[in-house]
Amino acid sequence: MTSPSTISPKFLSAGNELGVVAVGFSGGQCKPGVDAAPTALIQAGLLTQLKEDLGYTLHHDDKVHNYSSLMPHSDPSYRNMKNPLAVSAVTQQLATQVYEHAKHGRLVLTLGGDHSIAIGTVAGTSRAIKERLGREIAVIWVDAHADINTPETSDSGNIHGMPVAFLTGLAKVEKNEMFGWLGEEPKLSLKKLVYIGLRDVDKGEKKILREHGVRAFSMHDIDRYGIGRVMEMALGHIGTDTPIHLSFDVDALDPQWAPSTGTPVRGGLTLREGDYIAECVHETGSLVAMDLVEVNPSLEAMGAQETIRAGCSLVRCALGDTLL
Ligand SMILES: NC(=[NH2+])NCCC[C@H](N)C(=O)O
Ligand SMILES: [Mn+2]
Ligand SMILES: [Mn+2]
Repeated sequence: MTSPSTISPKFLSAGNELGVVAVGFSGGQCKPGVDAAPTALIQAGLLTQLKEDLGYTLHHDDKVHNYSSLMPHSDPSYRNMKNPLAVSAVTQQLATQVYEHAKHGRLVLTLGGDHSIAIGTVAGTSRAIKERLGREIAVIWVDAHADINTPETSDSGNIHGMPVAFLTGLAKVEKNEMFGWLGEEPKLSLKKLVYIGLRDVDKGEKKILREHGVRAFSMHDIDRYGIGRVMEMALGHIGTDTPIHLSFDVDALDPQWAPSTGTPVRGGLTLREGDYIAECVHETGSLVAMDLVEVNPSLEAMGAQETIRAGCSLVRCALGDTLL
């Protein structure tokens, strides 16, 4: 089908090494089913394609982690957060898993799970890249939502709407088991964060984005400039010398392409626009990690296969699949 990419990665060890972490976790929101996404994506052939078509050497424990041993007996809401102990424990463990791959210079692919897991993946990448290369990472957050609520600004209390606030230090952390493991030092600078695809941003989140001057490309910007120009501007903001973590929420795509997701919002990206974003990030040669989250195969019986196919396509594009 395709041959291995000709782009040589700038911040990874030689040899097309790919670390894969499959995270069957849904505690960052209230709808069951998003935990089944890794199995569905793998059964659809994603990992085989990455190996056989794109030429990656896979490092995968062949497990879908559900972290059941970490689940607390009781996990009452705290500061308005739902399941805080579970999300904190799972993301702490996940941070270590991602770190272990990234410190060996592997590209890390994490299959979620809901978007709260990015607390763990970005923390893991950030630490490994800092230790290995002495660099800060940039994050490209492709999403209908900004996921930058603090526990105090969130209406829902769902932690999948808060990961960016925890990673950037906007949400205050407490004891170890309440995200204190993240430490005082932010894992991500607000200056190195770029959003693409926003169209459902809460009032408190808009205030945060404005006050901190966060670089964000909404669907309005994509309509105005086109996805080509938006990607030039987004990557221009990051610069050519920064490792990139791509966190892709499948709900960035329009429900026409990805209906099986917990918080769909109309007026989103076409599948081609999503793939194009992923292709452009691949072309930078700076990609060090990718998350694919919020695929929920149990919603929309009809649309589940479409959503899974779309998810597989996004990952393949970010990892170097080309049209010709
Ligand atoms: N990762 C997601 N799908 N997040 C949706 C968040 C929705 C809403 N802003 C909230 O905080 O609850
Ligand atoms: Mn979203
Ligand atoms: Mn999200």
